[in-house]
Amino acid sequence: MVFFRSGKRDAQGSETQNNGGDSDRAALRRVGDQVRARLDADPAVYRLPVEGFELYAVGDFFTRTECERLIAIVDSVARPSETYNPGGGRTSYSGDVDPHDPFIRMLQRRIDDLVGIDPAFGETIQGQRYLPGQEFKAHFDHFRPSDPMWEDEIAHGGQRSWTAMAYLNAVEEGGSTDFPKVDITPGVHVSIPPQPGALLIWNNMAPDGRPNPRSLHAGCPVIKGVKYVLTKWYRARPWV
Ligand SMILES: O=C(O)CCC(=O)C(=O)O
Ligand SMILES: [Fe+2]
Repeated sequence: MVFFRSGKRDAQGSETQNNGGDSDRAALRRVGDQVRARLDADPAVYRLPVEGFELYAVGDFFTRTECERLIAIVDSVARPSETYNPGGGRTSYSGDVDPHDPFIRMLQRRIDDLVGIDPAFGETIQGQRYLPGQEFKAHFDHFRPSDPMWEDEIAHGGQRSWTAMAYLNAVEEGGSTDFPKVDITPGVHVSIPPQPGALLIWNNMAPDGRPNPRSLHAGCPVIKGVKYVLTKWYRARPWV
């Protein structure tokens, strides 16, 4: 798993280090319930009709102008992901956007507002750019005890709950986001092609607050064109 942060943390928090993240379960269940209720009640939000996984979409969440501006920002922050996570399955370029930029703050507020999660629980938005041949292999956004950073992450905001991900452009060929363990019709898994300005929102936890194995997903290789996305992850507790 790959993760980046801006420098808003220190080395404390050891009292939560050895609980394996189990103490987050109630909070993860609660945030699951809250966000589900909010999104279900929002007529602009579409829930994909799939079993055992909470996956929502909003078309045109960002305007064309916002997408263009965001693409320029991603170009300015993107660095090879492999530098930070050798062999980790992510060959795109990525980086944190400036959380203090007023334009980013405005967009961040809009995402926080849509999902209804306390902004303090949200990580800094991350931008990614995929060139032909680049991909983000099947992975979980949530942490697992086998991750080298598990103890540290659990001490600094805990487990990841929801993911919000926006496409900033259309890709000529390839680059879909696939959920190989979630069928849209029997035997056919969910595969979402990039659609400029569209936002996807999914819960990495099951309704009981435990990691959902069906949240496995991949950014498929771009074949032709360039793919730009933004990702925002939310934690069980304030991200510090
Ligand atoms: O690029 C995609 O389609 C998926 C990105 C992703 O999974 C992530 O940023 O965690
Ligand atoms: Fe992901």
